[in-house]
Amino acid sequence: MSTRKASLTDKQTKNGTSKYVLERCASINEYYDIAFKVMMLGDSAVGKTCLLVRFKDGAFLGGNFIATVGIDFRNKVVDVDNLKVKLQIWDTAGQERFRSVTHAYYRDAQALLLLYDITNKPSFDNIRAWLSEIHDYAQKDAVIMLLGNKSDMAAERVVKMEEGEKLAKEYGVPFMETSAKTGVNVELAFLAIAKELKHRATQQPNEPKFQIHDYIDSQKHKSGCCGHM
Ligand SMILES: Nc1nc2c(ncn2[C@@H]2O[C@H](COP(=O)(O)OP(=O)(O)OP(=O)(O)O)[C@@H](O)[C@H]2O)c(=O)[nH]1
Repeated sequence: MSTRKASLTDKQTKNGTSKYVLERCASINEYYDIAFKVMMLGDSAVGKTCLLVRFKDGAFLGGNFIATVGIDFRNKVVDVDNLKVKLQIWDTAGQERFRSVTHAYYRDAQALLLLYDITNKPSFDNIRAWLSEIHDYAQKDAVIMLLGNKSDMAAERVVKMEEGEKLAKEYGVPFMETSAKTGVNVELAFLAIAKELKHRATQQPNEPKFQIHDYIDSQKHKSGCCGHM
């Protein structure tokens, strides 16, 4: 793990408002202007590790399922409006026995990606319990996104897309269906999170607020893809 601190420093302007100062950081293999922590949550086997590997390496981890033990992380730097945004993404174990370990990390996360598996009803039914854990342990203003993963498995689907949409609407969080196998919406999910976090951190008072729901909608329509929200 890099021991360097994020390159974002918070200074007070003359009129007392908070102003973020960006300093370019460099190391041998990564450049970034600003860094955020993102956490992946959801039941065991919903595809958290696979989604992260798809985003980071563009590959699908098929074959035997190996459950995550405790917590692991990977970094990826993405470009957002000419800034290099580093996402440090924490991949947590979904198994119940690791919960006390992972709870300790919630408060550091600026964003949480909450996954269920569209072919596994209990993983969807548990989303409310996960949201309650997020409420108990995470920062109050953390960005939350709900993802219905394994959208490639149409024949085995047991959770309708409308059910995911309805639940997300109830909690006021963005939603889309993803597939770590085909890559559908994976980049979009992480990029939307990166944009939201970057805008929150650097937003000037006169700038219009970034609307994550609108962004996701516009990108889906651009790609001509089929109702992922
Ligand atoms: N068809 C399909 N299979 C997937 C997808 N994502 C994950 N899988 C499979 O689902 C299984 C579980 O994936 P993981 O990514 O290891 O699940 P996890 O949520 O990280 O599980 P824990 O580490 O126990 O929390 C593996 O066999 C994957 O190959 C997907 O989008 N489509």
